[in-house]
Amino acid sequence: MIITFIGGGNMATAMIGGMLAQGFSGNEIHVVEPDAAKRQALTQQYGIGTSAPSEALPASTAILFAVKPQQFKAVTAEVLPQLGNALVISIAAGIRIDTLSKFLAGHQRIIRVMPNTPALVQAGISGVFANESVTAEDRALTQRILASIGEQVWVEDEAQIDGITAISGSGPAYIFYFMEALQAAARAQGFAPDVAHQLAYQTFAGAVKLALSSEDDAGTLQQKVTSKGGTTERAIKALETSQVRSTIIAAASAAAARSRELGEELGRDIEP
Ligand SMILES: NC(=O)C1=CN([C@@H]2O[C@H](COP(=O)(O)OP(=O)(O)OC[C@H]3O[C@@H](n4cnc5c(N)ncnc54)[C@H](O)[C@@H]3O)[C@@H](O)[C@H]2O)C=CC1
Ligand SMILES: O=C(O)[C@@H]1CCC=N1
Repeated sequence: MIITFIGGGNMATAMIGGMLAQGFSGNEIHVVEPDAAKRQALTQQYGIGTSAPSEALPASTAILFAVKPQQFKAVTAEVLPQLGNALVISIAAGIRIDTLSKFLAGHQRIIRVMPNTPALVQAGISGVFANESVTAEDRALTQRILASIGEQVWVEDEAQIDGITAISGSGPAYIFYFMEALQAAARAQGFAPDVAHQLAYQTFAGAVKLALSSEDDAGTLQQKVTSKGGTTERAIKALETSQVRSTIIAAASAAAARSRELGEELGRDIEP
């Protein structure tokens, strides 16, 4: 069995790192990537086969598209002559299965996945939608790939992938944004960069570990930190005054809207 990644960028690398750590072998994974430096890094770090887009693909059980949505039209045209009846898995934001199928001359065996970068440390979560043309084996292979990089949520309605993209696909960036801001706050309190980093990161790690192991929900845990008339209360009030909570909800909504918009843009891009 060979799973061929088309595109060896950030998300592909995260998935490959997780897959190799969880039982896939190097000779089951191949990457097509135009950037020679990235090809070399993938081979050196993971011992997997790589090739440039102009070269022949290995006979592949599944072809996993991991290029930017804007690159899809050109990339699918390159891959199409060698696609055969392989299972196609796409991780691209926004691109709907019907659009992908049209780019691939009516190919039907397609599964859409929205992973996230914590896949690299097997702590990812992926949303998955499969159309009716995929086989039980296709689903099982996809489940195995995704199980190797974290958790998975299968949806019955493809439109829900836009919501998953907005929450868990883009979500790590929101968390890193908050971590960076907390670090900046520590710097503003006069701490050296290394101490600011330690304070912010360990606070995140500790809070997440507590939340995952606690029977209390996040709201209750927040209240348990917040003493009446104390320091946290003052900070939460400042967050509420700046409408941070509703801004987070609006930010995710903007991401979902962009996912739908990408779908529309790419859908219009198909030759009549
Ligand atoms: N980065 C993330 O957190 C997530 C990304 N995604 C999706 O994954 C896809 C890839 O995103 P990233 O990895 O972040 O982008 P990236 O830019 O890091 O990777 C894309 C790779 O495709 C390569 N490429 C360009 N032309 C090619 C061709 N003709 N043949 C083969 N490879 C080619 C590029 O050189 C690059 O290495 C996107 O569609 C994105 O929506 C999905 C979930 C999360
Ligand atoms: O920003 C993006 O478009 C991709 C999809 C989800 C995370 N990164």
